[in-house]
Amino acid sequence: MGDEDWEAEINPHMSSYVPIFEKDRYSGENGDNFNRTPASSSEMDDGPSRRDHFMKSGFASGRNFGNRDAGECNKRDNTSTMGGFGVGKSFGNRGFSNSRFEDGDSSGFWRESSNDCEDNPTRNRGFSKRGDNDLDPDECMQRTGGLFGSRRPVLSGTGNGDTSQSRSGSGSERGGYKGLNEEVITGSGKNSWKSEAEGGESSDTQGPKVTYIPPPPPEDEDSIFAHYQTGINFDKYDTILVEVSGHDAPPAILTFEEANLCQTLNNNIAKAGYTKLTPVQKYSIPIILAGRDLMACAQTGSGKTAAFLLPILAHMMHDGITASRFKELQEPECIIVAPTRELVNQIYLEARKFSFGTCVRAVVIYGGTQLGHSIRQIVQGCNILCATPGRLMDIIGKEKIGLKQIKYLVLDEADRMLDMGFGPEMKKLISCPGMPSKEQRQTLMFSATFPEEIQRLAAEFLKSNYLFVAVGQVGGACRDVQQTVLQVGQFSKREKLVEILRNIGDERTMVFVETKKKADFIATFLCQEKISTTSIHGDREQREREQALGDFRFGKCPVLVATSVAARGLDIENVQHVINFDLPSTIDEYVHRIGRTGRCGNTGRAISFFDLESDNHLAQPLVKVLTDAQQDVPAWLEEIAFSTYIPGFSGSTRGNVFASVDTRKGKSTLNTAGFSSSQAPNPVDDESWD
Ligand SMILES: Nc1ncnc2c1ncn2[C@@H]1O[C@H](COP(=O)(O)OP(=O)(O)OP(=O)(O)O)[C@@H](O)[C@H]1O
Repeated sequence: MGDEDWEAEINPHMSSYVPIFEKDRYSGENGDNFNRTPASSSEMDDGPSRRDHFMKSGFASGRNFGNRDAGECNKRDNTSTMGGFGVGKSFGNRGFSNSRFEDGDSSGFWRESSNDCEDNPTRNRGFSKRGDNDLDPDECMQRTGGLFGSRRPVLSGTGNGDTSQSRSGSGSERGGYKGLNEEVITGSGKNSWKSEAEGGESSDTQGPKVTYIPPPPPEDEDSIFAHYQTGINFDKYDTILVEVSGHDAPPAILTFEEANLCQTLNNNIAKAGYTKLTPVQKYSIPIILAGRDLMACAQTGSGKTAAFLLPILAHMMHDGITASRFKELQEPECIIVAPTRELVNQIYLEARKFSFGTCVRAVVIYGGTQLGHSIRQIVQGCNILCATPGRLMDIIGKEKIGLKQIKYLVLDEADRMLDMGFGPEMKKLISCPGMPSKEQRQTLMFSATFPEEIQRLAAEFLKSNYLFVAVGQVGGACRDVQQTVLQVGQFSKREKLVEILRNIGDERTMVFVETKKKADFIATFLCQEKISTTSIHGDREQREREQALGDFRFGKCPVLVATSVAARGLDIENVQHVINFDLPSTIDEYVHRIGRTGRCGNTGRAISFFDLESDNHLAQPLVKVLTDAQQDVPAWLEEIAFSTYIPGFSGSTRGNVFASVDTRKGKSTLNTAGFSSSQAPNPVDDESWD
C-alpha cells in the first residue's frame, strides 16, 4: 500500500461499515440492555430492494444535485419513517431493522460515551475532546510531523487509557489513519502522494475497488440555475463592518456592474438570482480582479463561493481562455481545494453555474468515488478543477493533471484544511513539479473562521503582500441565527431532542453529534420515534452520504443527523434549525455548524445542549459568540464562563476571544478556542473528525 491510502475509507473495514453494537459493551452494569440483532449477511446484502429505493428516491436521476423549491417536498413522511434511513447500509439493512431500543437503554449507550471520554482529563481542561468518543482504530493513528510540527498523540495519557490504547494499538497495526474529515492517510506522509498515486487506487489497496460513480448532475438550465431566495435580512449585510488590511487594497465595489464582468457572466449572475453583492463579494471581487492574493474571512452563508469564482472566471474570460479538449494530461488554470467531498461538489456546481455558456469547463473529483471516473472527467477537458486534497494528489501522481498553467489556487475552508492536517498535502501541492511559485500564481483562502495560528501558517501559501479581508467579527456567528443554549445532561439529551423535534414539526433540521457511532445511533433512535431521519458521517459510503444529503435536501428526511463532516460549507435550502446534540470541541466548529441555517439573509435557529460534565471549556467562547451576535446569554452560562479557569484566557468573557485582526498587525490575541495561540491544542490532535 502506498504511503497514503486516500481510498482507505472504503477499504473492507470502511466499505462494509456496520455500527458494531456488541451486547457486552452496551449492556450497562446496572443491567440496562441495549438489545440488537446482529447483522446477518442477508441484511447486509445490497439487494434489489435497496437499489429500488435508490431509484425511487430520485438518486439515480441526480436529483440530489442543485436546488429545488423546498415547498415541494418538505413534508415529514411519518408513514415511511424508515424510508430514508433504511437505504443506508449502516442502518436498516444492517442489523438495525429488527432491533428496538428498550426503555432504559440510554445508560447502555451513554456508558460507551463515558468509557470513551468522560474520564478524559483533557476535556475538562478545555482541550479538544473529539475523537475520544469515536475511536475507530484508524482514527487513533496520528499523522506525524506536518506543517504544524509535532502533534500530540491522540490518546496518550488521556481518558481511562484502556479503550484508547487498545484501539490505538490496532490502528497502529493497520498503519492507517482515518478520521479528520474524510480522507485517509497512512504512513508518515513522506512524498506519499506520489507513491500512492503510482501504486494506483486499488492495486495496492487491500480493500475492494471503489466502484461508486456519482450520478451526473442535471444538465438543464433550470436545474443549473436553481437557487433559493435571499432572506429578509439580506439587506442588513450592508451594515456589517468590513476591515481590509494590507497595502494598496483596491476600493470595494458596490454593484455587480462596477465589476465590469463580461456579458455571459452578468447573464449567469442574473439567472442565479443575484442582484446585489454581499460584503465579502464587494471587497474580494476587486481584490482578486486586481491580481492580489487574499485571505478572506466572512460569516457563514454570506456568499464566499461566488466571491472567488466570479473574479477568477472574469480573468479567464478576459484572458481569452481556450476551450480545453480531450487530452490525457490536462492543465487547468485553476484548482479549488476544499476539505469535504460534499463541499467540493457544491463548489463545482457553483462553478458550473457561473461558467455556463462559456468555454470554461469545471470538473469535480473527490474520494469515495471510482478513480477511473475522476480520470474520465478530467481527460475530457478541465479549466477549473474542484477537488478534495487526497483525490487531487492521486490524480496529480497519475499524471492526469499538469500544474504548469495554474494561475489560481483557492483553498476554501482553508483554516480547516490546515488545522485538520492537510497542511502537508497542501505543501506538497504547492511544491509539486510544475506548480508555479506563489509569486507566479494567485492564491486565495476563504473561511468563516481563521484562528491566529492558522492565519500565520496559511500565510506561507500567500505572497507577502496579500490582503486580509475580515467581514464582521472574524469567527463570529451569523446574527440571523437565533441561538439558544440549554443545560442538558447526557442522560436527558435524547428525550429533549425528541421533544424539540416534535415541536419543530416538518421544518428541516440538522442534528450534530460528536461521533460517527452516535450519529448512527441517534438516527436509528429518531426513526424508531417515527421521526424521519437520515445521517451523514465519514464511515458511510460515499453513495450513502450523497443519498442522505439528497433525502435531506429534498425533504424526504427532514432531519439529518451529522458529525462535523457536514459542519462546513454545506448550503442547503431551508435548513431552519441546527441542534447541537453534542457541542463540538471548539467554538469555530460551533460557528460553522450553526451556520448551516440562517444563510444568505434568511433566519434560522440553533439550539445547543450544554452538558455541565463535558462542555464547560466552551462556556467562555460561547458567551463571547452569543454576545457578539446579540443573543441572550443564560445567566448560568455566564456564571460558568466566569468561574471556569482556562489557561491563557486573561480577559473577561467579553474580551477578545477571536483573532479578529490580520495577524501581520502583530497583535497577540486569543484564538477561537479561547486559548492563547501557543497553548491552543490543535483540534486535530484529539479529534475524530467524523
Ligand atoms: N450576491 C448574492 N445574491 C444572492 N444570493 C447569493 C449571493 N451570493 C451568494 N448567494 C447565495 O447564498 C448562499 C450561500 O453562499 P455560499 O455557500 O457561497 O456561502 P459561504 O459564505 O461560502 O458559506 P459557508 O461559510 O457556510 O461556506 C448560496 O446559496 C449562494 O448561491
